[in-house]
Amino acid sequence: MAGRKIIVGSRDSKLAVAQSKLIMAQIAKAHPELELELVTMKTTGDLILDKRLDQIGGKGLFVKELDKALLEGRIDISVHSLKDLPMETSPELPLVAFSGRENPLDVLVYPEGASCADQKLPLGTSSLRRELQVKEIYPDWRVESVRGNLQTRLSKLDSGQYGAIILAYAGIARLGLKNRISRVFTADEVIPSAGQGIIAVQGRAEEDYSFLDCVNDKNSEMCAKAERAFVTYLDGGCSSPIGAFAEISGDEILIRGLYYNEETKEYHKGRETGKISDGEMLAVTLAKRLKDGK
Ligand SMILES: NCc1[nH]cc(CCC(=O)O)c1CC(=O)O
Repeated sequence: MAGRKIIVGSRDSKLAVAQSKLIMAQIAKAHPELELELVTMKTTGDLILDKRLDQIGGKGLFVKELDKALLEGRIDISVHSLKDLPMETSPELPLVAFSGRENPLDVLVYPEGASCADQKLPLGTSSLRRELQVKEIYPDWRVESVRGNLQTRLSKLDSGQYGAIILAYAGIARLGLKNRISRVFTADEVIPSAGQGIIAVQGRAEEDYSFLDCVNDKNSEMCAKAERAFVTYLDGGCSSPIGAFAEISGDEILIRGLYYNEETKEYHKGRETGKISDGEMLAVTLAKRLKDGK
């Protein structure tokens, strides 16, 4: 297929573009015969910055515009942070590759140059999942929402509005800002969001995406599917606080989950281990158990 051109769609944030370029570089290396072009667009989630994500409501705030472009054939694939993708993707727009996983954990970031956090200033996060879990570590630290893309959040932090903010390790690392990480929470302290650290490629049904074999990471795919099965069982959109994190070691998969009961306002954490091929089933078993309060 000499000379075939692949148009890659991405959000226009720095992180989204960095991630798209990473995927494009992998494709270019394995398929020098393909021509690649990047097209970026703004999404609803990028445009509404004065509300917490669960207050805007709706699912797929960061993907709708790209879905439309994909369906209309204006782009051939779209590249997303897997954790921003809704659980139910339409059969017309399947996930066709999962990247190798960057560090999936959540981290604390202090203002530029600070060697500790001023806990009189608020702790910034817009994620109820992060807020609930971090409250166990810092019970007296007041939490306040911080929205915007990574760049925006870091500049709000550095301008003195927050004592620290919580971010995903993966995003900071992919922007080349690892030196900004002040503390890495363990997976037991803060169970990450399903798909955190994995880049997903979305395509159109019935097209040939064999050129993405060089991108897909089997372990990422297995973990992603288990984590998303956990969230799907609990019917969580991007607005409800749910954590799901799977890890593969040897021939075993370990899945950690966090379930939040909207009525009692309590959360429950647990884990299951078993055969890698049973990942999705183990995730559902864990989800059921946590929901039943066992
Ligand atoms: N919600 C925004 C978002 N989507 C993906 C990442 C980071 C990269 C990743 O988790 O794969 C971030 C930033 C953050 O949560 O700190």
